[in-house]
Amino acid sequence: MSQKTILVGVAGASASGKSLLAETLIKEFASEHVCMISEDSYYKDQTHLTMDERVKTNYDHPESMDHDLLLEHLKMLKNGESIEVPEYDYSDHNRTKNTRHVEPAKVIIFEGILLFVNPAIREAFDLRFYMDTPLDICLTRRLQRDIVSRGRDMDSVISQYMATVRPMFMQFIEPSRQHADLIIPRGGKNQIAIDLIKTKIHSLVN
Ligand SMILES: Nc1ncnc2c1ncn2[C@@H]1O[C@H](COP(=O)(O)OP(=O)(O)O)[C@@H](O)[C@H]1O
Ligand SMILES: O=c1ccn([C@@H]2O[C@H](COP(=O)(O)O)[C@@H](O)[C@H]2O)c(=O)[nH]1
Repeated sequence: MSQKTILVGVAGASASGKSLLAETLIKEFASEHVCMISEDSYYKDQTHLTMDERVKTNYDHPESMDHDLLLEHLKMLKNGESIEVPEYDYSDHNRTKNTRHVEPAKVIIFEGILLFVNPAIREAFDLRFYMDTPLDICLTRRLQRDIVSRGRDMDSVISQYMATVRPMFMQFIEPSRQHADLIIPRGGKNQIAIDLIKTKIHSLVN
């Protein structure tokens, strides 16, 4: 593909609405080539650990991510090369054996909690957005989502939140907002923000 791929990064707290914003943008660009990749796909392989050990991993610390592979993939997409994105299973706390083939589309939206922490990764994005959603709303949404879709119970979500999710948000994620081009309040249903982002992406693509 000769056309340049526009790489968009959406960061913010867990359950702040990053995926919803990305999915909404994809729908709005219906006829064009836009796709989404989650940073969660780049959690390190944990096959060598037992399930009891995997449960104890700090999934909100940058060390839990294979950011080297993510950076390599960002560079490959920019060079017009396709990538094989690992598939992640939250219930198993591990990568599966499958990958997703992703072609260098016109626009690729990456969403993830730690995307703006590593300087080389954040600089690879043409546009950077940060979801500014209050933490109590994020926790409520995360409780519902993790129990319904990620094989978790209330006690495990709350104890993980207190032990790692909130402290790592304070240490790494919240400070990374300073690197965003645009801070988005009211989550993934903020239609004015969505319209502004669409206009900017259109101007970069054309
Ligand atoms: N503005 C919103 N209003 C209502 N529910 C929302 C809103 N934004 C996100 N959600 C819901 O909250 C949950 C977490 O949102 P999601 O986009 O998956 O967060 P993230 O990708 O940041 O972890 C999902 O179930 C989603 O549908
Ligand atoms: O095995 C895992 C992997 C990740 N998590 C949690 O997921 C969130 C990040 O995903 P979002 O979609 O942005 O919420 C992160 O806060 C991890 O704590 C997990 O619990 N288990």
